[in-house]
Amino acid sequence: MSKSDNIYATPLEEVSSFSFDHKVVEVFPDMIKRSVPGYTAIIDGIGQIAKKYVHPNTNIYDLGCSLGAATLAIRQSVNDSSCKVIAVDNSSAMIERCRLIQSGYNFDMRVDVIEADINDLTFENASLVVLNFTLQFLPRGQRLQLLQKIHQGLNKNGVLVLSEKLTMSSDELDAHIIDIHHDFKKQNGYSDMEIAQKRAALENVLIPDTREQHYTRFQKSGFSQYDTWFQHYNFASFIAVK
Ligand SMILES: C[S@@+](CC[C@H](N)C(=O)[O-])C[C@H]1O[C@@H](n2cnc3c(N)ncnc32)[C@H](O)[C@@H]1O
Ligand SMILES: O=C(O)C(=O)C[C@]1(C(=O)O)C=C[C@@H](O)C=C1
Repeated sequence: MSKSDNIYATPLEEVSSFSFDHKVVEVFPDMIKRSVPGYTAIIDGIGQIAKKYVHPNTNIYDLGCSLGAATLAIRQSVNDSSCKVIAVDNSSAMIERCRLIQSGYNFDMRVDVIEADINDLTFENASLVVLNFTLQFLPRGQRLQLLQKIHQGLNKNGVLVLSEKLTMSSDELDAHIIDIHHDFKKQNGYSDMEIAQKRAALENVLIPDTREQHYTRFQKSGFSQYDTWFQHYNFASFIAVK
């Protein structure tokens, strides 16, 4: 069981930018479940999507894997020894803990846990690529190129699963949905101060796009079909097929 998240529970003189450091690693499973509506359903859904789209002798990429929750769901649901998951994150603290967690499971499906910037990867023979709440942390200028590289590395009919926090289509709706998301956090035990300090820490770090921006990017990257397979408030997951 992971420790409960109280990182922003005391008033901070200055809120520094959010980073995936040792402190966050310690509380991450608790933090993400209490912060992202539908997180567990999305992880389960990624396992089901993998069952449908992963073919023998192919690679699966989990980009910005954190502790490898999506990787575990895929290993568990597909568990084919001819396939390999490549789980990548650029936080050394996350990667160290992810290796420990993944080595505790004895599945037939192998996993390589790699510390790297996902912009520096080349993708090959991929049946499934997962970006589960990762693209939103990349500068906007890097996003299209990454999706183009992913599209290139996917096999025919291979899929990208992209989960993101969204900006709503109008300012008013966006403000209201953000309030509703903050109520969700309150229901999960976060105080107003914790919510406000986390919001300040994520400013200019987590930069959400609209659904339209994501759809345009899928199209520009060459994906032939794409849609939203999950949404809870302003958190959505898309599926895009090569
Ligand atoms: C919200 S977490 C992802 C959660 C995880 N995918 C899951 O399903 O539990 C975002 C992760 O992306 C990683 N990340 C952000 N930018 C990255 C980059 N350029 N290269 C690799 N990893 C990156 C962070 O270190 C962090 O672990
Ligand atoms: O948007 C927020 O308020 C969040 O806390 C979201 C979010 C995310 O989507 O990745 C941000 C950082 C943490 O990794 C957990 C959740």
